[in-house]
Amino acid sequence: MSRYFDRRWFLAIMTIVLVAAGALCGTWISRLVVISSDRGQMQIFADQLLNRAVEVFAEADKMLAVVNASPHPFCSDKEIMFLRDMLFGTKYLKDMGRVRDGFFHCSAVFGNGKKPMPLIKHDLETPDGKLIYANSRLAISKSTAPIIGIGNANVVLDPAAFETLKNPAYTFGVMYNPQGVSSTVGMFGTLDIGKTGMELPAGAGRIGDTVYRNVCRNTACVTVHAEVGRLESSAEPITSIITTFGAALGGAAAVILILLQRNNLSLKARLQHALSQNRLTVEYQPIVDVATGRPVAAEALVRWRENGEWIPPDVFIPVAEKAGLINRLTICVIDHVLSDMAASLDANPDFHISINISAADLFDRHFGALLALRLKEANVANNQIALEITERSTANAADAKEAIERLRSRGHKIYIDDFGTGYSSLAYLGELNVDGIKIDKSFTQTIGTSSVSVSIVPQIIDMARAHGLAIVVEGIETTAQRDYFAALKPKVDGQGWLFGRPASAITIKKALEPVA
Ligand SMILES: Nc1nc2c(ncn2[C@@H]2O[C@H](COP(=O)(O)O[C@H]3[C@@H](O)[C@H](n4cnc5c(=O)[nH]c(N)nc54)O[C@@H]3COP(=O)(O)O)[C@@H](O)[C@H]2O)c(=O)[nH]1
Repeated sequence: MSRYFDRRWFLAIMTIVLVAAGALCGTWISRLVVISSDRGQMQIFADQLLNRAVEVFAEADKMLAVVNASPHPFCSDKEIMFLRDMLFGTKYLKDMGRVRDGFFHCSAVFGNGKKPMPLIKHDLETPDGKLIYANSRLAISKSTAPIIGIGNANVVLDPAAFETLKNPAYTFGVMYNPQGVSSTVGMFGTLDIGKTGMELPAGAGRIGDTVYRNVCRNTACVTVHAEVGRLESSAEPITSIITTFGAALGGAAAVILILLQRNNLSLKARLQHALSQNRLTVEYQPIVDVATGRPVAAEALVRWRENGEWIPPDVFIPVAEKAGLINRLTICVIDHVLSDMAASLDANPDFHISINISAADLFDRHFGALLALRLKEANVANNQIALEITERSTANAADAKEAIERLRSRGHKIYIDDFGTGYSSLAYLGELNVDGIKIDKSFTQTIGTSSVSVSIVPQIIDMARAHGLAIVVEGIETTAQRDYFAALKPKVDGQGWLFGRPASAITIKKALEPVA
């Protein structure tokens, strides 16, 4: 994908996608935030309604008892006066009346009618004989109101009992819910909940585009609803801010990606430039017979210094591999090695230089011939240049085996570098027919520690020998590590800071000079 990063259309599409994704995430998050923060408000509102409902129904119950216990003759003038007195002291009642044998006879507001009126059908009768009317047309006016009756009394509840609590963000219903009755009677509210039978899933929740909260206490139940769309539009400023923030984050992610990629691209361009100007150099790290300390080889390690800054191979080698520059880089290293070391190699025929090659070199059919040509021109024997490949390069066994064979047939020894950090087994490497392994420094560093993997090192060494593989131990830094490997028979070779850090060709050449 990185090759698309220098195309404008790709950058534009990627930026648009990231900005849109950020905006969508922002909108989604803001909606969740709005709904969950509203839950608290909704709970407060539901509790206010429930407290009021409990008060209203308790007052109705109290006054029904008072009317039924009236000390005056039924519907006498004295009783009407008594009812009016009582009504005046109530908060949520509009009338209190007297009923008998299915007829309404008189009330505080209506007075004493000449002719009793038949009672309409109630919506619910409770086990204790209470008759509940959800919203009855009143005999005394054209308006409607909830009515509760028991014995020879009934009370008309104020339809505006919840008016002062109304909140435009919510719709609600208040229901009468006597004990022992499964059905409720909807008596107040802005919600169309029907007269009876409203089912109340407990607590709070969401059904489709509606969020709700249901609460009950004593004989009262309340349901509060809010439309999600309405909540969202009421929280529009916050939603816009979070959406914009999400889009900005998406945009920032796009910018960061582009900058990172540009940085990589510029590293690629700089490396290309350094290669064309032959500004890469090579250092050599000795590989010694651990038992004697005698140098038997050296590893060539590429170096790149630019504007006073060393850029580590770990950083630019992957860039070179991705950008298709690695073959040029390897040839550049080979040229340095030959110009630095040809004479020393000629003078020390048992000494060799190890060069790191990448998968692209290994599988390049012309690489072996190109290397041979350069070695011939420099008068260096092929067997004095060993090649190090990584386990990763050998993932495709058939191709790797063929490529390794091509190079070995020209006289080069092949080593598996950083052995143990990949997934290949020694049996697999035996099949590949490599000459040796370089045990990764992470294993070496377990020697002399209590780490459990210390036990793996002798196993690796035993198995490598069983497969006829030469062994180089990397990363020997301490005398304890050296002593451990020096004691092994047959001998192993080693490399590490204890024997010498990577240094200029002069240093390694000096080490090869015969001791006077
Ligand atoms: N394809 C190519 N890869 C190359 C080339 N030159 C180097 N490399 C690879 O880059 C990786 C990093 O190399 P470098 O930073 O040079 O590090 C090497 C040594 O400095 C380091 N080392 C050696 N001894 C010790 C030690 O005792 N302790 C310790 N902590 N580090 C030590 O190890 C690196 C050499 O490792 P290896 O190659 O595995 O033997 C590295 O993977 C190089 O392979 C190149 O020209 N081409």
